[in-house]
Amino acid sequence: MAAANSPIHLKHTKSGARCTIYPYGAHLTSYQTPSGKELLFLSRDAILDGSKAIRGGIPLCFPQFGQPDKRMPQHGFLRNNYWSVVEGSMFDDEEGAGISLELELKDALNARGGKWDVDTKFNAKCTYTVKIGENGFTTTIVMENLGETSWEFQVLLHNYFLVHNHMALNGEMCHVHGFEGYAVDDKISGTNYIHGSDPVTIPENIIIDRVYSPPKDGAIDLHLTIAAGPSNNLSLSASGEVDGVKVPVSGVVWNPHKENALAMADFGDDQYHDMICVEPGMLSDVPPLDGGKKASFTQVVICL
Ligand SMILES: O=P(O)(O)OC[C@H]1O[C@H](O)[C@H](O)[C@@H](O)[C@@H]1O
Repeated sequence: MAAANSPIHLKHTKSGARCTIYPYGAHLTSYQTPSGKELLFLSRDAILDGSKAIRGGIPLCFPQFGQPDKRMPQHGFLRNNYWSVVEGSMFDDEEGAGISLELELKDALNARGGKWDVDTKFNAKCTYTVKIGENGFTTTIVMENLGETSWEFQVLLHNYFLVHNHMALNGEMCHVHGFEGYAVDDKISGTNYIHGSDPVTIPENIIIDRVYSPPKDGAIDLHLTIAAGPSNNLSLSASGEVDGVKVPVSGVVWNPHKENALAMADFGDDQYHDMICVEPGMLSDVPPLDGGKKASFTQVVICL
């Protein structure tokens, strides 16, 4: 019998692009271009047996990002539960290949807490769709309120991008453009400021852990370009809506640096040189989702 967390491998026949998804967390751990270039970082010490959230790839964060509600685990419960493949959802056509997985709240056995504990009045279903093509991938998460009680939520796609040639701390080779004018909440220094026109780079000596929120009268969707080492340039666009109404998209940039890398058992001690997390999410000014309604959040990652 196949192990419960046997990976699903997809190939887009026409282009040769490939990806790998684990049912535990509906976790995309690899996307490779037709020429074999990997875009996602997966820790060499990642635990893949369904006993812990996978370190790397794209963990899904919902109904909270971080731990604003301390009674609920950090980043919520999606990354700690087994998802089911939606029957008949797998496809492989001219344009791309893909699959959808779903998780209903009643089947989310792990990592619940706070208002979302097992006795909650809330009800929900999440459906996650991954599509791959010649130049990149698209991931979409749809949240559905199956109950009558409205709920508040945050959602975020916690991308770990692979930085080629160990150059994550080299600002010339690894940087993010597109946060000009965004309000920064720097969780490490505890400061708040408006980001200028410089690209975001990982500081040499310290963890970077920052939330970038769009200006109130500015961009709703997020559009970034990411240099992830020599000749590995990506564009990332993300947009979201709640019951048909667009919601502003924030972005988080994180790298654990040496100290935090050493503290994480499932992260290689030196691998902070090999990754940058650039994570789009609906984090603030998200209206509650009413019974019977849907919210959705999509990102498109393209290899430039
Ligand atoms: O260790 P995890 O729970 O997976 O979280 C990893 C990281 O996720 C985000 O990027 C947060 O901003 C960080 O504060 C956190 O350390």
